[in-house]
Amino acid sequence: MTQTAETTRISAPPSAASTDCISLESVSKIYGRFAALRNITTSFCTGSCTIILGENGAGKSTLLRMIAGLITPTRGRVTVFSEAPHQQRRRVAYMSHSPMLYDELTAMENLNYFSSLHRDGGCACVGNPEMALRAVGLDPKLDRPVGQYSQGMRQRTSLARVLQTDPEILLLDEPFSNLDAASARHMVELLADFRTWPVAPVNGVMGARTLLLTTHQSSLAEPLATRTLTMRNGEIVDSHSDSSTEAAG
Ligand SMILES: Nc1ncnc2c1ncn2[C@@H]1O[C@H](COP(=O)(O)OP(=O)(O)OP(=O)(O)O)[C@@H](O)[C@H]1O
Repeated sequence: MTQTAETTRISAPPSAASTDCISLESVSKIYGRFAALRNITTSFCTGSCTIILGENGAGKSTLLRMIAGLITPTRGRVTVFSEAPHQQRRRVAYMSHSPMLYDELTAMENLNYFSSLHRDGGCACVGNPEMALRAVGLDPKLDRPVGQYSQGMRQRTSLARVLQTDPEILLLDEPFSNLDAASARHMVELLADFRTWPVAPVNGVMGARTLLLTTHQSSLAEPLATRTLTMRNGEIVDSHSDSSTEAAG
């Protein structure tokens, strides 16, 4: 696994099936009397990279968490690889905007712990925390606890944590928040690289890595995007696709 030298627009691998891996049909999420998501119908193409934009409270995190199977719709239906999200958790990774790491452990200890919760096989990083840390540019031998890391280092440790599960679908909530310009660019390069990782065929169909990320910094993620989706008040109010890679959603 190497870092890409540049972050020009990256298309889905030609072998990737132009099928949808995520589908939402008339999905709403209601908290009390408040609708965090309102009647959303959309789908996400295998191999695509979608940037989800929107003001605070628009429903972006709720959408990602629902696709990750962490919350369920109040109404409507979400499917991931044609099944309920919780049935496909092994193929999906979600990175929250708050790093879910143990501050008192080193990066290596964190990854070792989380890797023990996941399967073996798949990409070279799986079950290999050292390789995952090197992939994100961190020294696996660093013996300081994560609590002493800079924000950028914590973000990269979080990314290594989810990458080592070899996800086909990667859901990232605000991956650039609190990063300086250089660290954010590095994060974009890492994600561009992730999109090129091969996926083992499933039922004879060649796979591809699918990425969904929320951000308030659209210009940073733009080189990665095959689709840009804007949310407001729990609804999708705009969706632009790169027509060379996928149909408009
Ligand atoms: N568990 C919950 N209980 C009640 N309301 C919730 C819950 N989770 C989210 N909400 C509300 O749903 C709305 C959408 O929240 P969400 O976190 O999805 O927004 P967001 O677009 O990700 O915002 P931000 O950019 O600030 O992260 C917000 O008004 C939020 O307060």
